[in-house]
Amino acid sequence: METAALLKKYNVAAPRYTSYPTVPYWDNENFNANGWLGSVASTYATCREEGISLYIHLPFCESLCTYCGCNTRITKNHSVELPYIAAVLSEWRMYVDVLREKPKLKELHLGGGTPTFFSAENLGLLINGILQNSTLAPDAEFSFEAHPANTTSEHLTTLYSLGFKRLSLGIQDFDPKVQFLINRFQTPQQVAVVTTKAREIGYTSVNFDLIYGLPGQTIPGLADTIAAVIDMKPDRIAFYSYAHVPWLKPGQRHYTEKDLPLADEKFALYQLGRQLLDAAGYKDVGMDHFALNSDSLFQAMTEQKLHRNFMGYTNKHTHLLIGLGVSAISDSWTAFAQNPKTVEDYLNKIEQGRLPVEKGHFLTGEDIEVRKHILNIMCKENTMYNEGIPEQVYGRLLPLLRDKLIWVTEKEIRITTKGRSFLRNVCMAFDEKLWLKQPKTQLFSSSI
Ligand SMILES: C=Cc1c2[nH]c(c1C)Cc1[nH]c(c(CCC(=O)O)c1C)Cc1[nH]c(c(C)c1CCC(=O)O)Cc1[nH]c(c(C)c1C=C)C2
Ligand SMILES: C[C@H]1O[C@@H](n2cnc3c(N)ncnc32)[C@H](O)[C@@H]1O
Ligand code: MET
Ligand code: SF4
Repeated sequence: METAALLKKYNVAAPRYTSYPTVPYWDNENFNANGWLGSVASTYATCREEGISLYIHLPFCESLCTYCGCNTRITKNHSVELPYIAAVLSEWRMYVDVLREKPKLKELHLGGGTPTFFSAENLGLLINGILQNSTLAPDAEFSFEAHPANTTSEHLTTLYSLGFKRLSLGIQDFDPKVQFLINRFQTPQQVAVVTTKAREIGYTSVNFDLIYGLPGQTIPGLADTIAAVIDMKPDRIAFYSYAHVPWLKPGQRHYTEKDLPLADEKFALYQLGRQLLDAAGYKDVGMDHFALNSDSLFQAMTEQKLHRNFMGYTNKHTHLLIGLGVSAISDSWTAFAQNPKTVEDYLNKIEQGRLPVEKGHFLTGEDIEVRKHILNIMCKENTMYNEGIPEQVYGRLLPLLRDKLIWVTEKEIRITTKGRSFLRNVCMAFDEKLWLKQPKTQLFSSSI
């Protein structure tokens, strides 16, 4: 089948599979905080030597980028910083109490929102507060997300001195017409200054985030953006498909659907991006992510050691991820939990001395099996059923097989080169919950 026809056929609403079950399918009714803490304690017992992952969500931004799909709070009032930090540190102490010792950190990521909204000094208070109640794995990896327009030398030096070696800069697109439509501004010069400074200080990995499918985006405009990006030689590049979900993110109504590229135009943008990145030495490592072959993520992929969690792809796989802060999701491998989505609800829970988990899911044996297959497809591009591929799954895979997006043997499913652009569609074949109950309204963004 022609690419254009494949696109039409497979461009359906599809989850991004940062978790299985996906958030809309969690069984929140049967979830409770005590059971959650029980699962944290028992998983911790299996990984305390190796270490755990910590994610801290810092939701504040000074202005709203209208395309944004993240959980944010827009404010120019910086007095929000200290109370928020105090709450996050209280939440961390609640977990440390449950673990009954200072846990070993293998991975720490600051996401947002905009971590660099906070002053360098306040970020120092936050990280020192966390470190007082933890120990460090020898290979610990600390990373943060940074906005090029407000990241200062002070941010970079302070965080480096606390152990951060990786940062990720939001770029999205350099085209002024696109930037105007998405209300987000930064020049290549600003990005170059932050990148050069970070490398001088000693940061070993710089990631840039780009998006295709944004309003007003054109082939020549994206080619210019990617040329400017390649010039700065980031170690990693995330090249995301724009997720248009205006029913969840009303900011996306600031432009109209007429401003958005059509499905085949969006795929042309994606193909252009892939080609230019490939020609510049960036190899794809799982869905949306590219890395130079000198980067540890690329090496993890070739060694089949890649893992995917709510923070994206990682080579530091742990079975326990604790998420602190507003809307943060935690993962004990046998359960998920999510914090309240508004700053007020989060701070209130903490003030009452309660663990602020609001929603969650305890995984059944079947959930864990499905989860493993989806992770295998996302991270290794193949998966195995020792007992043979179940008939139902096979049936759902047939159209993908006929279109040569996968090949299968009796026990194994493998993604073809052509299939790499359709990973979300392949994962849907394993998603028992989705087939059991098809959504009545659109929950997910389109897969391409
Ligand atoms: C830094 C910001 C984050 C981005 N994604 C996440 C964070 C913290 C994590 C995340 N993304 C989604 C979920 C829900 C869980 C799931 O469905 O598996 C979580 C915890 C899914 C999601 N991401 C975006 C949307 C619109 C959705 C929901 C619907 C869907 O699955 O399509 C948009 C989006 N946010 C981020 C990215 C990179 C992205 C799209 C490429 C950042
Ligand atoms: C953390 C990263 O998430 C990406 N991001 C944020 N919102 C969206 C969206 N609606 N669609 C695709 N990617 C998005 C940006 O690239 C940001 O830098
Ligand atoms: N807020 C930062 C930016 O937009 C980091 C990525 S988006 C969560 O640049
Ligand atoms: S893209 Fe980054 S800076 Fe823009 S609103 Fe979203 S989190 Fe904030």
